Amino acid sequence: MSVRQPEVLADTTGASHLHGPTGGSPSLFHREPSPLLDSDRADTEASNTKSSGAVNNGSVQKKTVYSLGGSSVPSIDSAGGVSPSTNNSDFGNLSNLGNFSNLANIGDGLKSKSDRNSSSRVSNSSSNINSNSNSNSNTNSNSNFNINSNSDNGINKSNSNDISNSNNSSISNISNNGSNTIASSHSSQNGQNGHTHQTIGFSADDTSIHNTNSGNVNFTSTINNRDGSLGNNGGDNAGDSTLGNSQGVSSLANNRGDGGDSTSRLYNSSNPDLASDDELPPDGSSSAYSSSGKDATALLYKFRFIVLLVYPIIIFLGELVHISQPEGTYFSNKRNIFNVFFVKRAWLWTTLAFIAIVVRAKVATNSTSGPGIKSATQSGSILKAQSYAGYHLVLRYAAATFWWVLFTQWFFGLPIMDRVFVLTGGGCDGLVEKVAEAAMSTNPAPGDATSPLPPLPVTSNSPLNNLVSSAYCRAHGGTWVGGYDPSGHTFLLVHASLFLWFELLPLIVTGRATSTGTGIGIGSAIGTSTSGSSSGTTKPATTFTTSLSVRLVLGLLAFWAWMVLMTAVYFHSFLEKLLGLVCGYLEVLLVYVVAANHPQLGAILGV
Ligand SMILES: CCCCCCCCCCCCCCCC(=O)SCCNC(=O)CCNC(=O)[C@H](O)C(C)(C)COP(=O)(O)O
Ligand SMILES: Nc1ncnc2c1ncn2[C@@H]1O[C@H](COP(=O)(O)O)[C@@H](OP(=O)(O)O)[C@H]1O
Repeated sequence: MSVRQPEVLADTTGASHLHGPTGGSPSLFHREPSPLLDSDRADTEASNTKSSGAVNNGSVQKKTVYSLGGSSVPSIDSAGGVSPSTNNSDFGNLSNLGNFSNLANIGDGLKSKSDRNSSSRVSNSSSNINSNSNSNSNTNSNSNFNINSNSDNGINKSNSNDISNSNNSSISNISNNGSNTIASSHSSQNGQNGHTHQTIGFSADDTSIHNTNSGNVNFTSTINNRDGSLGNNGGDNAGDSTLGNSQGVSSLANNRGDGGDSTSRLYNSSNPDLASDDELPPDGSSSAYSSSGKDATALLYKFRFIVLLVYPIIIFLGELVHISQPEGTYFSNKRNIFNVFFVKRAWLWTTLAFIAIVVRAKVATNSTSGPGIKSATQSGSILKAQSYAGYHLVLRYAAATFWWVLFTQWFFGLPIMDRVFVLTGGGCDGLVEKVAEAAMSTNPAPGDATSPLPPLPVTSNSPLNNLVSSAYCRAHGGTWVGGYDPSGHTFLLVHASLFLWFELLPLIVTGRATSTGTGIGIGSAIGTSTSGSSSGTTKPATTFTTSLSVRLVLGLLAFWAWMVLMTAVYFHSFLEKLLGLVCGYLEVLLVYVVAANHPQLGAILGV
């Protein structure tokens, strides 16, 4: 375990010490201690000297202890620090006003030595550390460990531990493998804002964090472990709480005081239990997420990876056919019904498909997991979830729609795809002549509202030729020629498909794409499904019970993929399709990958 900051261990009386098995511990979570502490120096080699004890009451500035012979070291008091020390037996009480460093205790079941990447090391089987100073970086290996700290800490440790932290200090970057309780209280003083960010990752067993905040404290707490609870009790605070558990019983309680705006998210494999008291004003949000754990996460990432690979493959395969100049088919006709009725209205169909996904998510949520239970994903030991809360969905839809509009419809005038075309020398050919023809045939007065086109100067050199959009040009008989014309079809179909996939996949891997909510659509691929069951039991998924709405969305996705292929086979140059493809990836990657890995953006978008 490594603790950043405190190097000196102090009990509540102010004396620094480590508690050995016989030492009384003021630790909140006392466990049998046998200590080790450190400092940054390694100026002495371990020797075979036996030592039955060492006392340094301050006259000696530094005490070096060697004990390899099996005798115990009952106690050490040092004012100046205890440095490179090896003890084959137990340490008793180590009190130190200076720094400990590289204390390796081979007694009491200790196995760990000191060759780690940390400026400070504590290795033993059971320890208490009381610390009230800064600049500590400790590593602790082995079992029971208590830390009481009044300052910032970075803690890495193994096995069972209790940590309590108080006085405006923060505990951060804690990774741990055992059963743990972390109690942390924060208060702001003199009107100053406190800020705490806690990220705690555990790979095993029960872990709890309880934060008690008063005053203006902004806290962000995250726990990732297997079983555990996170409780934040706020004063006038704002903060986000995220609890991610891959299995077992978990609960998250978030209680806000006045003015807070908190988001609480609980990700859990089973038995999620979320309590949130949002008193004033009700602008925070709380939700619990249930996933089928690592399997679901791995599956989700696998699916995402495959989906991201599919469209470039389609474009490349289509291009192979394209360069062989295939015979025309129904699909090579621009007027084919699929193109005219579906692709040309693709965002409408995509919107409908998205609504179907939303409805599916809501139905699954209400029928399987109770209010607030959504879907979850997991990333390695770090759990993540995609929120299906209303405003998250609206924001993600708005972002996708916005990008579609900018690229194909309007970007402060011509859309991006047309600007690329014009900037690379393209323009609308024949439009002016068409206008002239229209003018000659109907002889409308200039500005006549009945004119099919706005009045245009009848000159083939008109700069207008470069200023109309591709849509306007084609719709009025012109030809979009020259330049580099990014494929709008490729862009739109790929963008829409990725958006739908990234909204749908979390539902699929967590079993919420199924009509009953009790089986996972592709359940056989992962073997089990929790489906948000409140019982927490896992159920084997044996049937493909994907709901009708989800099947319709999958059907639309298959159709979109086919139309991408047709575009690749019959239309555009390779580079034009490539640009459409790349732009089709941008928004989805930004939202579901980049923002998802950014705490604030991720919280806003629910990814
Ligand atoms: C609980 C919260 C739920 C949140 C759900 C949000 C739902 C919001 C509903 C809002 C309803 C708005 C519906 C809007 C639907 C539309 O978009 S209608 C417009 C449809 N138009 C298109 O799809 C046009 C697509 N075509 C093009 O973009 C281009 O033609 C092209 C395909 C790029 C090709 O261009 P060319 O010029 O032909 O090359
Ligand atoms: N899969 C497909 N099926 C039919 N037409 C397609 C198509 N992909 C592209 N097109 C047509 O090719 C032209 C260029 O498309 P885009 O730039 O959007 O990729 C458009 O012509 P029109 O605008 O004359 O309809 C479009 O309809």
